[in-house]
Amino acid sequence: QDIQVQPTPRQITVKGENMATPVTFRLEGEREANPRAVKLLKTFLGDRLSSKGLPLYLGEKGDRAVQSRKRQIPEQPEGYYLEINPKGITLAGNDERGTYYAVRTFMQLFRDNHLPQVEIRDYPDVRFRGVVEGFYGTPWSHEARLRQLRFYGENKLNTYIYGPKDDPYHSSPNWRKPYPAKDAARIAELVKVANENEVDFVWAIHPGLDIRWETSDRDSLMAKFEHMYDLGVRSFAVFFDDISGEGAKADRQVELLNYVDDHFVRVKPDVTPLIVCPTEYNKDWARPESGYLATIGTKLNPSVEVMWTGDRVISEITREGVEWIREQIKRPSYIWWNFPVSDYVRDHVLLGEVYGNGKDIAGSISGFVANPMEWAEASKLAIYCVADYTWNMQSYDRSRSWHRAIRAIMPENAEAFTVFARHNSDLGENVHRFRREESVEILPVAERFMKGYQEGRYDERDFLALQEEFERVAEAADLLLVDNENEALIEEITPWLHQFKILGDAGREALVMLKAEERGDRELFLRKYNHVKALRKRSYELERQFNQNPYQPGVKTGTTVLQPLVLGIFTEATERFNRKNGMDLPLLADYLPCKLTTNVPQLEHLPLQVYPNRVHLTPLLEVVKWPAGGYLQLELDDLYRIPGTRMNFDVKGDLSWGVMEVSVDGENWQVVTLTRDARGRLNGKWEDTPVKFVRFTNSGKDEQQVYLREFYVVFS
Ligand SMILES: CCCCNC1=N[C@@H]2[C@@H](O)[C@H](O)[C@@H](CO)O[C@@H]2S1
Repeated sequence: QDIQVQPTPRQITVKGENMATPVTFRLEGEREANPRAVKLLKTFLGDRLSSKGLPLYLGEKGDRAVQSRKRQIPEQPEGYYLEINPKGITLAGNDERGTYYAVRTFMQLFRDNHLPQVEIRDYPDVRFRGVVEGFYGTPWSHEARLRQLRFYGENKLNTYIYGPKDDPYHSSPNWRKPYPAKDAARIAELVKVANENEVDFVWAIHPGLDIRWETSDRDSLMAKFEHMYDLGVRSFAVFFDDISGEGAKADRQVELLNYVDDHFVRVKPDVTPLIVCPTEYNKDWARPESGYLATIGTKLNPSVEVMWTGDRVISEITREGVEWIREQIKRPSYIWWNFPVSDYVRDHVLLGEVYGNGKDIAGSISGFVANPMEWAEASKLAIYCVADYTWNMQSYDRSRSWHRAIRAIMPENAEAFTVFARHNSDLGENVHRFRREESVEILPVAERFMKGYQEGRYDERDFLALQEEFERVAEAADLLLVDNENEALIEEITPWLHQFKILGDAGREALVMLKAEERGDRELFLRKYNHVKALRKRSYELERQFNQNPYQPGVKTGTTVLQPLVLGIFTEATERFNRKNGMDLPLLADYLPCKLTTNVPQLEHLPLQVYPNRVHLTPLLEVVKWPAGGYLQLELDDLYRIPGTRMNFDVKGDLSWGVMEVSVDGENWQVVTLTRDARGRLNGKWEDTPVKFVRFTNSGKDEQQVYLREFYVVFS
């Protein structure tokens, strides 16, 4: 029979027909076994527990209750042996966590009326598996974190790293200070719930923005770790990512890390290995000449785990990539995988499959933690799949895992959520150029149909398939908007559900427009034309109402296939109608094109946010290395005055290296006077003759390291 266990066990042997589930179980071994496993099992079995009934042997290797099965238990960390047969049940761990996992598997096999007769030998591929709350944006709420920890217990994930960039007590300015009482109590509660779910709660500190390499700051960091230890934290990390200047020096970092390792981590009896985020944390940024990674590799205590995001900030993890970094840091890397994090594409939700990582990397990594979206519940889809992948890579099946994840998260509306997730998985154009598949099933139909429509003949079956898809989109949105099985999830994705409903309606109406135009039914065409334009306007209003953030404000859905399809059908049908009826109905408004050219590598693919009278550069979260002579140029589509430009590089020091110029023809340039305001932002304007080009150049002789917090041009 098809036995489904999450994550997929390494070895299941069916030993016979299903057996009737005993009415009661006699638990053996509870005094010696892992107390968290005992508690979980007793809670699960409830009144089925009695001094009579089928014996259930629970314990770790070496415990008396599971002595007879000792040789069957895998010797890998967190491994377990599970046996169910009419003579008895054995749940035996190689260690305490293994026993806990055996109980978790047993709970999935349990049915009120039958149990499978099986033997399972199981253990994880990757030592440390889980999530790093390491994104920019609104940190998860306390309740969301508690739900996450329970979810990790259910999915055999053993690590949660607390490192939200926007928590001032994790990062600057308050990393030196203890948490206020209320926050401290919440951390203590998280640690407690983490322990109950056999999850290591790793508390990370991010001191690099303003750390001074003196004993006072070293002592501050030690004191903060002691404070966290008193709250129950037993796992610690130091993040040196996304910083520049003093804090980025390798030998200083190593000196501090080794000190913390020697005088804190290794002197405490129960603290797990220290984890560090290096400043050069991906291959794209690694500078062999800087010797940074070499210093880490040769001087950092071997017991310290070193995190790595792969070949780029956002990248798929390959065998070649992890073997390269292993050479550099002289130890397996601890992967920080930047998916499904969306803090650089905040108008998108990423609900697609987890794919692209090698299945042959287990031997070269010590950990694999996913950096999620600020939408905690929505992130569970990917986290579920990461749990399956990191536990048993060889058997990982991206589609099977994704469908199971949907059923686990939205059992009552799995179908609707599948439709929604299929069309909300790609990121759109983004600075990291990381893309994901989207609308995979309907894509060939959409392409074939649009080609046929433009060439004057399409297959009616394709038309009907698209009509069906848009109907399912509209249905799914409404079903999910009223779903109450996971209200926290629906609350997170509601803006996207409203947008999704509009998309479904617009798609259906555009198809009616198409038929009306073909039949020459002017009245119907005009009705549907107006309806689609109204839907488009509502969509824009949603964009300005929800999810307003300084990076990618708004709410995007179906951006890779369905939205372009609706626009394509609408445009083609309207153009035909205009030609046949000598009319000039306007097409859908899309703001003016504006072209960015630059020779600054990190800005090459920077998307622009274009509004009726403003162009925004998407701000960057990482440090931008702006070379001498590096320029960034905007070309507008016409001549405009520039009533205002604003740049915020978050630089305290000298900015005289920066020059802004405007031009009519891209050849002759005039300098724009820039003034620096109280917040360190550069403001300028150009009220003279209208211009077409605006550019900003590092006219100094040195590379500048800045943050691109804000850069926009207003024109009129
Ligand atoms: C080696 C691990 C260090 C990774 N540090 C990172 N910091 C940033 C994160 O806060 C962001 O969420 C992530 C995605 O934008 O990019 C980078 S990845």
